[in-house]
Amino acid sequence: MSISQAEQQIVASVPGLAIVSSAGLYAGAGLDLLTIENTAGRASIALQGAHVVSFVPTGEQDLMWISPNAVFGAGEAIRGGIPLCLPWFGPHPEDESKPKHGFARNEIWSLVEASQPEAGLTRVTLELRDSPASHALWEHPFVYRLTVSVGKALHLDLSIEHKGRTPQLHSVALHTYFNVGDVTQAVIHGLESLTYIDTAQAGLPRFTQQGAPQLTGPTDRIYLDVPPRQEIKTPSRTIVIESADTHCAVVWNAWHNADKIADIGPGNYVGYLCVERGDMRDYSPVLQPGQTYRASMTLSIA
Ligand SMILES: O=P(O)(O)OC[C@H]1O[C@H](O)[C@H](O)[C@@H](O)[C@@H]1O
Repeated sequence: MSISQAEQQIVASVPGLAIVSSAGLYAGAGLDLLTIENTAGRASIALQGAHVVSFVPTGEQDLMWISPNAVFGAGEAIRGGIPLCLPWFGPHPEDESKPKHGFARNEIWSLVEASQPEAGLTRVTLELRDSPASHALWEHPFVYRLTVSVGKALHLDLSIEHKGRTPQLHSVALHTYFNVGDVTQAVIHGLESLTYIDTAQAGLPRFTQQGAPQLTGPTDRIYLDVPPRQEIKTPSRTIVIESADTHCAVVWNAWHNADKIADIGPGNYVGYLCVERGDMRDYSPVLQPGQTYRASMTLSIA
């Protein structure tokens, strides 16, 4: 573990917080996990990537899916939970040799604040600042902050402060893998009649969504002008996704293509459904020097 004294003090100051190693819990060499527990729920966040890997409201099943083949190792993106894709989503717009989905999910974030504003609600803030490692991929200085509130619902508040000297295009996703049991039985409400970009097809054609999407094969779509609320209905529960300040939702499941993705593996696609709120493509924000962009999302069980 490479936890600073300041982080240890923050953890010690709030009941129900701990930092533990993932070694033994998941495959791989192990990462530091911030664990949060109160009367309303519990969550785990890997400091690498400020990556939420688990959220369990009391009495419920985990809302997050983690691949049975996920690897928890230094610099490796974790397959499942909520990877933060920034400062670009998907391939880098000009240089495809750069890592997909930016670098924030691969870097170690710092715990900078924690509080318990009321019983059953715990709030933590993690921060990533530019460094020699980030400068190799992204020349601009920045401060990224993620505040996670854990209670009956999970609330994420991401801020991106662009400290560069020139306006800069960004794209962002809160790339959430939901634990749906059987993806073939999950129906997404709140995307009906919207335009989507089919990113699985060459030329990125656009279509209009007919009815509520229920996946039947490999799917990779960016829905545009998304209303604030979606619901994923499965035979056993309804997961609610709320985000009033983002404009897009990516819907992704690799289906049989996951046979070739080592950290998913044959057959395991069935357990997850990604509905990723964020801003990309038509809605990629251009941040001015000193400007701060925000994206928030709340997840709960109806
Ligand atoms: O394998 P990753 O880099 O984590 O990306 C996983 C997936 O993320 C998003 O959902 C993209 O739309 C997909 O095209 C991509 O395959």
